[in-house]
Amino acid sequence: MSPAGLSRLLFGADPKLRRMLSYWGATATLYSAFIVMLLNVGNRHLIERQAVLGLAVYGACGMAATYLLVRFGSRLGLTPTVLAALQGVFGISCNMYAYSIAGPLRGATLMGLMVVVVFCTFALRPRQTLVLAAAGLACMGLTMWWHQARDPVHYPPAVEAVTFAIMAACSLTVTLLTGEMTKLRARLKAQKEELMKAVETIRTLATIDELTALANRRHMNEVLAQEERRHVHGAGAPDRASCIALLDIDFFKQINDRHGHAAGDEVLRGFAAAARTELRANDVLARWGGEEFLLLLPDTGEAAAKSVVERISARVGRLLVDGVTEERGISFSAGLTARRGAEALADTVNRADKALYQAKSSGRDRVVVA
Ligand SMILES: Nc1nc2c(ncn2[C@@H]2O[C@H](COP(=O)(O)OP(=O)(O)OP(=O)(O)O)[C@@H](O)[C@H]2O)c(=O)[nH]1
Repeated sequence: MSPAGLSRLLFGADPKLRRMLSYWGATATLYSAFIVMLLNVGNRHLIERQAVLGLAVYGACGMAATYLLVRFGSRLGLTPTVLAALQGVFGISCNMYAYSIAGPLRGATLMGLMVVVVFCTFALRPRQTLVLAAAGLACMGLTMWWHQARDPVHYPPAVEAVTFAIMAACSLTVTLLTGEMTKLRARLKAQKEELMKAVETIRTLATIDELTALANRRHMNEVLAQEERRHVHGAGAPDRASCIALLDIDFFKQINDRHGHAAGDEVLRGFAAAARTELRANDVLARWGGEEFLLLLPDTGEAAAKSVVERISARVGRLLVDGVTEERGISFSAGLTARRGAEALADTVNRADKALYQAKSSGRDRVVVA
């Protein structure tokens, strides 16, 4: 099996699961280091080696069980909160075990409680972390109380009481601070989401013409540049050039003057909607300026392109716009041309512009092919 396959088998493919298992890995490493240190001390007869081995077995079984729970928890319907709580409870029990066998070193084992709390903040809400920390304190308090009642010589009650008070103060402070951190993380996440939405809106506004919802001139220039690159890399159909048409609504000033600017806007919207219905998915129509539109028809021969523009013309001729009663109807003139060889598309656009000028000067409502 490849290393990637093994990693997928052990840690799954879901990034959330992989993150949870990486936290599990960090705690497992910490437990192992801690047990190795205790074994080392055990070798020097400061604490019972047999008891440390018992803790090692308990820790290893618990870590294996928590790994399986996290790895396959979603199939068992266990939420991240339940998994974190289970790991927290296991961590507390390890702490109680370690405190009970660590003899003169037992004070050092109390640090483990803070680590349990800090790890759980990644999955628990501040209040849940507080409950877990309180449960941890209660369990440790009971363990200390039981030892001082059973063996007051080795566990002097005053020492145990002071140790507990210091641990309670530290644990509470850590819990409150991690709670603040959790709130901060939640706020950052919300801000990030808002920012993503704003970026999406800006991206839309930068590419779309607000009035007609067509591509705007800026975006069309990018599309033209892409089209040039596509042909340079040989992705375009070699036997069919792309065509460019410039479409300009006729007597638009008159429509504005007679029926008002709002009605003129309505005509622009109607024109855009009508034209769009006649286009294929990869044709691009953009508002080039005012009442002028640029149409790019990739991999389309001149004859096919002309029939597309004529179909648009027929549809626009049937347009009914509220408040606009033009006897001659709504029409446009168009200049159409095919790209010649590898010429710059700016040159193709210029030729289409000249053809449009001819269409206007020869009576309007027609397509001139250059
Ligand atoms: N309502 C509206 N009018 C606009 C908009 N942009 C440009 N115009 C108007 O469009 C008109 C264009 O007028 P002209 O360039 O003389 O063109 P025309 O009247 O269509 O004449 P021909 O093109 O020669 O047929 C101007 O009056 C502009 O103010 C817009 O977004 N909304």
